Amino acid sequence: MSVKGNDKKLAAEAATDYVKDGMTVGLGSGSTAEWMLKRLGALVKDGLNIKGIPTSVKTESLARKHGIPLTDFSKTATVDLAIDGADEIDGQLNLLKGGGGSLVREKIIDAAAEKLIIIADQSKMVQQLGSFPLPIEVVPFGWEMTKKQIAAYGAEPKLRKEENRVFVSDNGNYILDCSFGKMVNPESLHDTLKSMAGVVETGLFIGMTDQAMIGQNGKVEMIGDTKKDDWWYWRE
Ligand SMILES: O=C(CO)[C@H](O)[C@H](O)COP(=O)(O)O
Repeated sequence: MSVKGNDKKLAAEAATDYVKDGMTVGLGSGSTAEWMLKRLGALVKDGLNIKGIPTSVKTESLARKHGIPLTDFSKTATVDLAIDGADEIDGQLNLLKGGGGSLVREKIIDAAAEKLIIIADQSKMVQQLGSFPLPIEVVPFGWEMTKKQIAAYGAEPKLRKEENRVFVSDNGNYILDCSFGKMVNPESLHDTLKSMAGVVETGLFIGMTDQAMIGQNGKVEMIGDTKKDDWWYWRE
């Protein structure tokens, strides 16, 4: 496993320390979250009693493979904890997400959670969001017009493709990857984009994260949640 892969694994496993018996847990998407699913599956096998709410169809099938019992919003009103990955994390723990195209379900579940823990390796930490193109989920109808509107706001939107086919999200929508460059005010950018007709959601997750577990060189740094006495520590 690469050093980066190991750091993702360590961060993911550290976050599972916060999963307790009886919890409903939001299950994030992406390669870092996959480590979390694997670990949760092992804990469930050892008797941990939880229910997961998956943030993507892929996560749902991985969770089933690892034997994690699942639920959905028709059966539960609360999410005690969500654990999810990110493409960029700034110093205020604002996030840029959606590299895997699961931003809508991720935002619904992460926003519903009592506590959101983000897991990543150090390469995701940035001074300012925006080096990674911002994923924006748009309705297929009239997407060319939505793209024009976004472009007029200073981005270069590219329709996401996978193996030469248009990428379709779990919700049946398209994704425009938009290079805005470094963002001075991600919150107002998100608000502006959300107000455009045809935009379903953006990958900007502002003020939602409680803690970030960041793997670096074989250790995990925990950032955030200043209310807790353990707000800054290294985990071997
Ligand atoms: O937002 C996401 C998917 O929509 C992922 O959480 C994000 O892309 C991070 O992925 P990885 O852990 O593979 O680096």
